[in-house]
Amino acid sequence: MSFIQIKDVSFVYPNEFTAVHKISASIEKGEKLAIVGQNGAGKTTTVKMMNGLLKPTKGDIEIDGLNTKDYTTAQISRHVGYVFQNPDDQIFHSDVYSEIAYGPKTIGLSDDEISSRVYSVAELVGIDGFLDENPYNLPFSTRKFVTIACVLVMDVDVVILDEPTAGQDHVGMVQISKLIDYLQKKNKTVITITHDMEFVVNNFERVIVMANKQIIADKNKREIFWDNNVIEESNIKQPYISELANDMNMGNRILSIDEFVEHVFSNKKEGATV
Ligand SMILES: Nc1ncnc2c1ncn2[C@@H]1O[C@H](COP(=O)(O)OP(=O)(O)OP(=O)(O)O)[C@@H](O)[C@H]1O
Repeated sequence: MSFIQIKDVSFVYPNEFTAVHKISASIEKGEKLAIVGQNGAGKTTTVKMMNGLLKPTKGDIEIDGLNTKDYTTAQISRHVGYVFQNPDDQIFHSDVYSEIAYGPKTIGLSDDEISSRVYSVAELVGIDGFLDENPYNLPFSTRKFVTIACVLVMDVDVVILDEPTAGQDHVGMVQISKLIDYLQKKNKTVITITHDMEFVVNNFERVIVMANKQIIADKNKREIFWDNNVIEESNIKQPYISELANDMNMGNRILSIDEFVEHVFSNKKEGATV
């Protein structure tokens, strides 16, 4: 049985709006994947159901055999951590240390254990110099790392990142990529919602595409980004280099600059024009 099982799940908000309709997927321990799709496709609703913030209206989600309907959000979130799209929806303490320490305190860890965990995750995400600061005096991009630290400090099995690259500069992007690699090495499952297709290509193999409340594709990134039907139906963008290769009729399912250059040079050797 897979670590996360999403079984024929639908979700209807209290105002009777259906945000997710009959989706199914299986995700393994230690796997990393990206969820993409246009605004309103149902991505955030789906991941909020994975960490128990929302419970499916129909169908079931099981995390390591636990049906989220049978447990409180607090219980599920000990296994699945969700980093909100907007850090300001998550932060409520007046200093970074207390913000990160809050989760471990609620589960009754000792002060020494809490302190050791807080310093270690703060260093990991590069915010150890800001532990005494008010989070709201820090830039948005740094506040996002504060919220990532709040999830990592709980040592959860599954880390869900909602739009982690939004508002990040190149240094922040590199930091997030390194973090994903680190989590994978620790056999954590990493699920990322993103509109940043270059980030997807550089960090993930498996991609789930959502459109109109449903999962319309769940496969390897190369198959996704070179499937015209999926691109059209979901309104996602191909990575820039793939778009260029497409416009130049290269027909080689290119996803990276390296692949593009290799294709151009190998064709030159053979005497072709591209
Ligand atoms: N609390 C709510 N009550 C009613 N409708 C909601 C609520 N939250 C979200 N929705 C609606 O559900 C649909 C799916 O929203 P969701 O946030 O899951 O989409 P998304 O794919 O994550 O979009 P985005 O990329 O903009 O974050 C949207 O039409 C949204 O307006």
